[in-house]
Amino acid sequence: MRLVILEDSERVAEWAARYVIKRINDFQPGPDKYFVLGLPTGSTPEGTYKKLVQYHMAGKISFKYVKTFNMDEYVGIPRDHVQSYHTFMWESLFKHIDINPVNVHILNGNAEDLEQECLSYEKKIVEAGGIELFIGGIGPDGHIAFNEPGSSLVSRTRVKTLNQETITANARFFNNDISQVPKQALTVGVGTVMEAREVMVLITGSHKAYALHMAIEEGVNHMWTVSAFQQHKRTIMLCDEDATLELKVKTVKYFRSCIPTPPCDEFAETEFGPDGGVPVVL
Ligand SMILES: N[C@@H]1[C@@H](O)[C@H](O)[C@@H](COP(=O)(O)O)O[C@@H]1O
Repeated sequence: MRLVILEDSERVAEWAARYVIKRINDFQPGPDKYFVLGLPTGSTPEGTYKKLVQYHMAGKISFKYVKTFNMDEYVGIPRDHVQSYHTFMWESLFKHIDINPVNVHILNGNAEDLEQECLSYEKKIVEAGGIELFIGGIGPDGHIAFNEPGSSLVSRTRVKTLNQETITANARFFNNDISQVPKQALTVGVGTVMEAREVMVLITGSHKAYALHMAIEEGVNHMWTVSAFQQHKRTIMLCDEDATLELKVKTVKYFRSCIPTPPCDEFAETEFGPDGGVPVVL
């Protein structure tokens, strides 16, 4: 596992976007070789999506041969609801890039048979050849996707009941009215994400600092489901300084010393070089 610490959320967005672009371009996707990308929702990845759109418009990246699988979706709100994850993904990313809509996969929280929907999602991931890079975000309680505290660390895509902390955290998207927040969601499991060949988790803000501490400084723990990724062969935890507030000084020093992260100011202005402008971290 690597921890990449950048100054602020803007730098995190830039770095994450460049990393995605580099991975896709290095993969050299084509009609017989799609790059399979796992994607999160939430406010954390918004900046990354904005950068991806900008770089797409600047001709740095094409999504023509990319297939995507989203992490999760609420149960029971219309697909075109302003807060559905379908709407979020189309508005933030998909409608601005050259991805073929048939290659976009988002769980259907209105399926007649939700269990069947989850099983078929897992099947589609396998049929696509598995996920090359899964980007994730976490809640302040350390949940990844909607794998709430107490979820099995070998869980697969399934229906989850949201816990009170998540409902409260997400109320800000529903007019701060808890009663409007869906109480259930479909989500990939921790096991589903663990099978991705690489995982990059975005963590920004001091409200995620304790979760980052539990994710990387304590043991693997089903009450902090993101901690499972300590046991993944290729995990990058990408965070800003605010998110490191609960980490030990020695943890921060260690990870800073082993990653050739360029100074942030320079990085913000770095042109795409032969390595995509992204420091090699693994
Ligand atoms: N299901 C989503 C998660 O996938 C997301 O990571 C989390 C954090 O969201 P934010 O980035 O807005 O803090 O929110 C929800 O719970």
